[in-house]
Amino acid sequence: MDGRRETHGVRDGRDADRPLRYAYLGPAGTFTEAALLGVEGAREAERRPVSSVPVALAAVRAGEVDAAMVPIENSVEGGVTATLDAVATGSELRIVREALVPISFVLVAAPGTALADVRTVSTHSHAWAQVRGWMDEHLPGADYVPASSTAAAALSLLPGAGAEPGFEAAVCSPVVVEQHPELEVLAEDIGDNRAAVTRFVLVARPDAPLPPRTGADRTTLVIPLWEDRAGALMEILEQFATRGVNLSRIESRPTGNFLGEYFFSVDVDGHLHDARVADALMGLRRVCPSTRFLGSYPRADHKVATVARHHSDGAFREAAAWVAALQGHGDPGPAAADGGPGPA
Ligand SMILES: O=C(O)C(=O)C[C@]1(C(=O)O)C=C[C@@H](O)C=C1
Repeated sequence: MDGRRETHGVRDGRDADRPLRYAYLGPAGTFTEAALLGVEGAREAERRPVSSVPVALAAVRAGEVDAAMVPIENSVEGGVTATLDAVATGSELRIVREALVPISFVLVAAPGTALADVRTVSTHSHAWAQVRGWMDEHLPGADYVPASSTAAAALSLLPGAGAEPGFEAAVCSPVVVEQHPELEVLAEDIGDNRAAVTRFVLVARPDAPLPPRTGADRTTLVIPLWEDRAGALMEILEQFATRGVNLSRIESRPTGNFLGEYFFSVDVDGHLHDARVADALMGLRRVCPSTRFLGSYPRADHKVATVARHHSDGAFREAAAWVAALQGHGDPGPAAADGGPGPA
């Protein structure tokens, strides 16, 4: 495949003659790049490494790229707040697919460096959080310098990289060592949790085609708290519980407007074309009109949701037909008093 004409679900076919363009947290060698390279056609596409998640998403919004690969959740550290915040505000975006990348870390340094020489270590903050146990044991007292990514920290240790980096070692993916064998590997497999996995999402503009339902799908939503009052969160959760929609992630994030104002970032099992999910969304729209739909897309682990018979598409269809038949026997009468969007 030559990267042309195939649009891989990130844009419609209108300008299918040019190659797809993807932004990702760079430089080459990050875990984010590994996630992107797993996308069919990405190796032949134009790949733009950028310095942060907000910069990647801004490039999507500005139409400079077709989609951006960004981390959203790590099995050890939890939600990636830079991503959760950047997709929740600003113009709308759509998640069109997800990718899972197993995470393993190496400690690297400039050629000729020994572990005993290391006083300061640099890496991405999420990576640092995943190697703290190893650091406490093997480099107690080492100072930490935050970097924009794991690979950015490692590459600044290469001979000829430029200014003095200000640290002796970096935590990065083994892929960086494959690309730069001149780096000294001081330790391998230093993650505190050997089974760590990061989930990434491919984010496009809102006119990207909705991925078809597969039966093993996920839907991502942003739900601002409509009112600061007792039971508001319960009312939101009820929309899912009463329709048999399972939540696989829920996080509260401050809106940044003022102290105490929060939104919920939520992943649920199922697709917009599942009747139970669509019905829950209608309920949410009523109790929380500024709910944001971020997309329905296939789960990377292909895990099929367990759905009780009374929450199946057929049960919703049958119930809607029953009510319609009952309504068909009478006059609807004058329009009910309408309080507009939001709770009465
Ligand atoms: O710095 C990188 O290599 C990234 O791709 C970012 C990132 C993250 O944001 O969580 C991705 C996966 C790892 O958990 C550590 C860092």
